[in-house]
Amino acid sequence: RDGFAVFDGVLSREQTAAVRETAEALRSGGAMRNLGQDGRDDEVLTVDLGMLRDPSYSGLMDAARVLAGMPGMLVESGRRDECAAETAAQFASASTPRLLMLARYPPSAGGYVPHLDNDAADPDHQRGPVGLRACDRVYTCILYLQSGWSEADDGRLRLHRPRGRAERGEAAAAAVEEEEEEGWAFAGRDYVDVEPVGGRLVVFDSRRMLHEVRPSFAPRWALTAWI
Ligand SMILES: O=C(O)CCC(=O)C(=O)O
Ligand SMILES: [Fe+2]
Repeated sequence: RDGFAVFDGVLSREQTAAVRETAEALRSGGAMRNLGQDGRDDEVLTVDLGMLRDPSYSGLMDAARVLAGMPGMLVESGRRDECAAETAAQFASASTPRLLMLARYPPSAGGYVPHLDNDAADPDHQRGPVGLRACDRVYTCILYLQSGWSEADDGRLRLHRPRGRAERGEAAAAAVEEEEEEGWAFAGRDYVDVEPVGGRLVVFDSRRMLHEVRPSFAPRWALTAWI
């Protein structure tokens, strides 16, 4: 309903540390690059699921398994939980990822300006192979790989309230009112900050959820799938 969900302890501390060690080794081997895109400071590595057989990538397996299992998890949830038919249909439209993105934000206040991951206004929206284009993204799934997190590290993921009352129109106004009364995530606020704690998985609507990475003062690792 809010356009996002947070799941904690998806990987244990030990699993998270092991995945991050593999990620650090890949970086030390020179595998990560800054893309030179304005507004983002991360270094990234695109990981094809087939590459996980390679011993230098196989340590990412636990994290990759969680992300690859997300479409099935959403379909299951659409079936089991009480959600609107429209939501269940959107859950079912998510596809199995073929690629994952490993990202590291530098501790020198590295961040990413507010953006949508599937933005119809982006000139590159429909570029690339079918299934891997920005316009194919339904949900963004991000698994954080830090060993814990502290206030001073910051690097929070800031999720902006999807659409205001005005844009949602009269028909949705009642729903917004109910939302505000029940104290859901965005009630009365314009954004929610999610701390990038290791082992935490965040899932959000790639088309609706404007988001940003606040400046990070510790190395900030994540593995992302667009499904
Ligand atoms: O790592 C995050 O919390 C978000 C990164 C992001 O927005 C992106 O890579 O598109
Ligand atoms: Fe993003």
